[in-house]
Amino acid sequence: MKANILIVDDNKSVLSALDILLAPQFDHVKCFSSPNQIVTELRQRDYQLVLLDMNFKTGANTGNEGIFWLNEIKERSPSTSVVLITAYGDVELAVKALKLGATDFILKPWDNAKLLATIQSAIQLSFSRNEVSDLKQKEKALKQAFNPKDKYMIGSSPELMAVLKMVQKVAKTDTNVLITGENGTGKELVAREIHRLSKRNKEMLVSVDMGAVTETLFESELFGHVKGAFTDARESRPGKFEIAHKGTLFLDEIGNLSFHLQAKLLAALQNRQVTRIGANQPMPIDIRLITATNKDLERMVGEELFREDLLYRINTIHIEVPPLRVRGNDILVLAEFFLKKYAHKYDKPVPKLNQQAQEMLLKYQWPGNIRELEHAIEKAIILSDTKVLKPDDFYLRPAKVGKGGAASLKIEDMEQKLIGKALEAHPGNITAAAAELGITRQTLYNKMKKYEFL
Ligand SMILES: Nc1ncnc2c1ncn2[C@@H]1O[C@H](COP(=O)(O)OP(=O)(O)OP(=O)(O)O)[C@@H](O)[C@H]1O
Repeated sequence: MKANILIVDDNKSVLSALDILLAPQFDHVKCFSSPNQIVTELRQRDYQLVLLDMNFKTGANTGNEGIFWLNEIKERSPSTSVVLITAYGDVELAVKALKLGATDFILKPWDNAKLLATIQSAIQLSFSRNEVSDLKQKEKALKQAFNPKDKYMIGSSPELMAVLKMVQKVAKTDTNVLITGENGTGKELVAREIHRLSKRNKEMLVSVDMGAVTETLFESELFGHVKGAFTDARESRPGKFEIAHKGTLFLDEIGNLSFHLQAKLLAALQNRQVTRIGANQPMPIDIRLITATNKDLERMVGEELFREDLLYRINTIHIEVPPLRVRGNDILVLAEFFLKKYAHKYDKPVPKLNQQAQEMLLKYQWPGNIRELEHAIEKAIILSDTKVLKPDDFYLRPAKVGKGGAASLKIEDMEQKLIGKALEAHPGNITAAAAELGITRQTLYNKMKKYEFL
């Protein structure tokens, strides 16, 4: 049977009798005559069962030491079953131990067939506990996946319709999809829509923000770990790949992944299997991969910042989500939607937009796209108490209103846009923004005055 058993008893003849009986039948049987080694051993391996003596000191029969070690085991490894060995058959002690989490009790001298049956069911119980713990992890991820962000895409512009048509086509297939577009354009929503319309929709879409995964946590987060693989790994945990098995894995901000980690990701995608840290068995993984980025990955490949082989693996289908400023009337449709949403949230009547406010929203460049529009509307609802919203009720940076209307290509407009982006990327840090733009602080100040950022 595939199981790891730890036997702890200070009576050497008991140890060797149990070893002779169990070693041929189970994967790994380890014997210790002192309980002091239990903690170290539990850190190193996943044990399904500990057979534990109740009385370690000669002559002691209170069972207190056994109870102490039972607690230690349960605290460190909740899924491990503990079966206690005692020569005294003390019922009260047995009840106490069972209440504290022992799975069963055996009396010395034992009957081999009965002992084996007890051991097998204790091991089964441990496996089920582990399954439950894995399911709980899945459930947690599921709850996160079904957050309020899970809603349909609003808008009717030809630009958005083209995206949705593409979404419908690729959703039926299992191909990898790369979604690009500026921040806040709805890339994650597109990913969710593909999953929702796919045959994998009974399973989960598991989303990972690659920009937020640290170098050290990358492997554990994506591939999982077994107990004891590193300090703090008190329980075995599945990685996002495993949780997404049979469903969709959405890797957001893929362009932020370091070159070194890109190789690890590529290996998992190529082999279609992952190995939890500390485990020796790889697990086959069946996922549809969707990635997203606001970066130009082709350019990054040219600059040797992104692996070409990884790009070819992830971009079988490429969907570009257009910025809000080119989606025309969608701006007003979305504005209406957010007006209703936030009026409801803040318990206010739904206001209307007057003509000038509508024109202003249509002309604005929306560098933060739909996310920025949503925040602008929420702020207007919170701060105003009128039934009709005017331009003054919105707190948009005037410098960002495109003089030439949407998608202007005038050099001045582009410069103004770049400055806006740099300031947004480095809030409150003019030096960093100037460095990113490749100009001096003073030049940046002058330009900020010119474009009314100050
Ligand atoms: N068409 C749409 N209809 C309704 N809400 C939308 C639409 N597109 C985007 N949103 C909303 O705008 C916000 C930003 O969308 P999302 O997170 O999908 O953008 P993103 O492109 O993935 O952003 P980032 O690049 O910053 O991760 C979300 O709150 C989302 O629900």
